[in-house]
Amino acid sequence: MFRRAVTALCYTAARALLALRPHVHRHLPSVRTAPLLGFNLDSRWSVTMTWPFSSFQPHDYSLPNPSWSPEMMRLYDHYNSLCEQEGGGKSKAPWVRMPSYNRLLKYAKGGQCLSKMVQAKARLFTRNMKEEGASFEYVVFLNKQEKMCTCIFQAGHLLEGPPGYVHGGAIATIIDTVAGALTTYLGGLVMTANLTINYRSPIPLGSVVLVHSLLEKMEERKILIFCQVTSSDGSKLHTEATGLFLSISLGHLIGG
Ligand SMILES: CCCCCCCC(=O)SCCNC(=O)CCNC(=O)[C@H](O)C(C)(C)COP(=O)(O)OP(=O)(O)OC[C@H]1O[C@@H](n2cnc3c(N)ncnc32)[C@H](O)[C@@H]1OP(=O)(O)O
Repeated sequence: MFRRAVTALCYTAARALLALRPHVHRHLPSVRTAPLLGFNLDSRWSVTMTWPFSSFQPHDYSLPNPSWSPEMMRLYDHYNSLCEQEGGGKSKAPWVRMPSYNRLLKYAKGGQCLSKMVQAKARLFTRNMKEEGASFEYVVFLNKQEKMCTCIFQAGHLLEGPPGYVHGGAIATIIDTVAGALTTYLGGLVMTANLTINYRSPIPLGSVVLVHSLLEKMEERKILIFCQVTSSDGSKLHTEATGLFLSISLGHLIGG
């Protein structure tokens, strides 16, 4: 009985997690979790990014706030103009803005229980700073055709490493986040197995940079991603990285 209840919860949460992906209308790979937990998800299942849960609409942190600099806003407007517009019918625009919330599970139908099982107080650490602009301000745009993501990232004053510059761990975090968003779109549930980073030039604190993430190779469960962090005009290379992500089962997350 308990097993069946957990299975049902996991099923709902898996659907909810996948539904978090924005404007995805494509044939999804079957979810590895399904056979493990004793049910089947239709591999031809099509997903639409309307908020699938309750009437409560959580705060979307990828939308502009007053801390965003004019350069951040300029780039946001640029990429936004390349996106499918809401209510604009079947646009052929290849870009979509990826919404971003401070928790993945709490607001999902059935996910609330799973969230308690995983960890009731869990929060996405890039999205839980009270002061706007103090740490990670970012928005990720996905190009479905090119299988790439571009993130506009403004690094706040709490991300200092060397005086006046962004901490290497914070740079790794944003790279992992952007590459993770791309691989989640491509492969469902994933985890970073390996991240190799070359820091080429420091990122001034408070500046706006672009984080580009591109699919290199996809082989069964393995997804290889190439990343570059550049200045906002693309003239300066700050960081280069490669990441290996592995598709995992939901069971892997809950200790199965
Ligand atoms: C929206 C927000 C997005 C945020 C994204 C953030 C993403 C993250 O940060 S995830 C957190 C950090 N990552 C982790 O904690 C992962 C910890 N590691 C693990 O859980 C496991 O090692 C995991 C899942 C990566 C792989 O384990 P498992 O599924 O058992 O794979 P395993 O069978 O060992 O290996 C599968 C294949 O991958 C290869 N592989 C596994 N790990 C590595 C590695 N580190 N380097 C190279 N190859 C590897 C294996 O060699 C094997 O290859 P082959 O099939 O050719 O023999």
